[in-house]
Amino acid sequence: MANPCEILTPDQMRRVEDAAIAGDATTATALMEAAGQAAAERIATHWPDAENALILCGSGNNGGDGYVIARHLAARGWQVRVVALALPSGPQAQAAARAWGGPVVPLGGPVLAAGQGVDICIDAICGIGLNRPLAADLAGLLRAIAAAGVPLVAVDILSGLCAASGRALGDVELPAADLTVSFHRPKLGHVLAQGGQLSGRLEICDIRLEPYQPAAGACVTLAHADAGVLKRQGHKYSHGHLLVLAGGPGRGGAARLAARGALRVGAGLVTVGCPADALAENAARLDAIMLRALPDAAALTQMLRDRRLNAICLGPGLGHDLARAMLPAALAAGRATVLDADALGAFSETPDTLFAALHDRCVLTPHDGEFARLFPDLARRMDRDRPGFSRLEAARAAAQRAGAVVLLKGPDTVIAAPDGQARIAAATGENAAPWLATAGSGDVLAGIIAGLLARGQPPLAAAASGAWLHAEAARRFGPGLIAEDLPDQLPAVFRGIG
Ligand SMILES: NC(=O)C1=CN([C@@H]2O[C@H](COP(=O)(O)OP(=O)(O)OC[C@H]3O[C@@H](n4cnc5c(N)ncnc54)[C@H](O)[C@@H]3O)[C@@H](O)[C@H]2O)[C@@H](O)CC1
Ligand SMILES: [K+]
Repeated sequence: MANPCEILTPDQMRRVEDAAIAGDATTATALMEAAGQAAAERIATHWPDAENALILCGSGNNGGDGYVIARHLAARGWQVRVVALALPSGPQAQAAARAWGGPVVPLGGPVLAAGQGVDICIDAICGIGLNRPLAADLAGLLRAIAAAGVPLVAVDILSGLCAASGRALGDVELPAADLTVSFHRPKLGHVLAQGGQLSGRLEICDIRLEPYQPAAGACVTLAHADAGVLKRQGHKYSHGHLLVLAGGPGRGGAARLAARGALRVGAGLVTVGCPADALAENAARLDAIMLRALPDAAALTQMLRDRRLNAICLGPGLGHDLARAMLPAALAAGRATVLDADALGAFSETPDTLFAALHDRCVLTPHDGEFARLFPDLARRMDRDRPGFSRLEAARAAAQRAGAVVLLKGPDTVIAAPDGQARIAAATGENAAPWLATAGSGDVLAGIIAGLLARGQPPLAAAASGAWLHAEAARRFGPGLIAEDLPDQLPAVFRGIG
């Protein structure tokens, strides 16, 4: 999938379509024909030896796409069995059903038996118009077909999966599609929550719609690393100087991991600042990274008089007491700052104190637990209003409240800025890294983002590139990964984005 790539909500997709039709650029019938034809081509390309398809058509335009696919596959010589779950309701779907002209059978007992003789099952039950949970018998049918080893192709999006949130509507268990063929742009439901895994391979077909220009505050794209920006060479001072605050004796591992991540993304200089009694321990384990004793907030304020010190990483291994003591001085200096781990945990009881101190060059990197303690109402809404209030919406609301970029970690890491711009670093497809859930991995991520801030990247870009680089490093390393491996994998990642 091309990067950067806009990811649309179902409403935005409808607006694109409406604008194209209103502007006489196309017609609803032409769009459905283009969608169905493109889907049939993809299916035939992926399964060149298949010749027998079962197509499940719903009552809306997703079902209409199904009839168009039926016609194109039949024209290629395939045996096509179309099952109509309900009569087509709209004019385009009705026209597509008429143009198909072949037999249509209603859903019933024989369908399962019919499913046994088919090479491919095509799910055109419903797409972005899903408005109720998929019925249990239909979900069961899809599961049975997938369990029988018949490849499942979802048209636009797997039926039952909410295109806005990537969660299944209701309490139904959906099987994963092998292939999802969608149109114009990916939708949020393909990458958020379960969407990545349930969509299988995602292919986006061009159906000749005009490029969509979302308002700045509505724009969501996939996180990616801007290779041009990252590769620019220069003197080490022109690449910034990052201060990573570390905790007392025995707690420095997290800060050292962060510092190493920062150095590997090209921060010019990295200094670890720690209490005096932790100096010896850190000195024994650091080479390219400088070390300074920072006994208290006054010493920190003094150190930050050096304007070349342009970014701060605050939290990994710091301890709650030290985080509370150092945070005001760190933030008062107005430097680009990553707040992670203890810098978030220390304010679970008093999030407003934290929010009051933040400024617009801050990036917060909570995992779900830290997020729920800082933004309990948003976490409850995510649970209660599922699937309407997605992780993306929660991160956006949090960023607005905090006045800072919020990166909510998870298999679908979402990153939002206070103005509503957002990025998704989905753990699917080309950049999947399920083994990132290893101790210390978050510390490296905080350091990578802080290093990119030191290099002068704006907060949203630093968080998005950092999340991508981190996941890509893990993907390249593969199973067996521990956090220490992540920074050392970064040079190979940079070579790869040449
Ligand atoms: N937006 C676009 O630009 C295009 C849309 N197309 C297709 O049109 C679809 C959207 O069409 P519609 O707005 O008609 O909506 P859908 O066809 O996605 O879904 C709505 C229909 O499905 C039924 N339905 C809703 N939930 C259901 C459930 N749980 N179980 C069974 N039936 C259910 C509804 O009663 C309604 O008839 C897209 O997903 C895509 O496949 C394409 O034809 C081409 C272009
Ligand atoms: K579908």
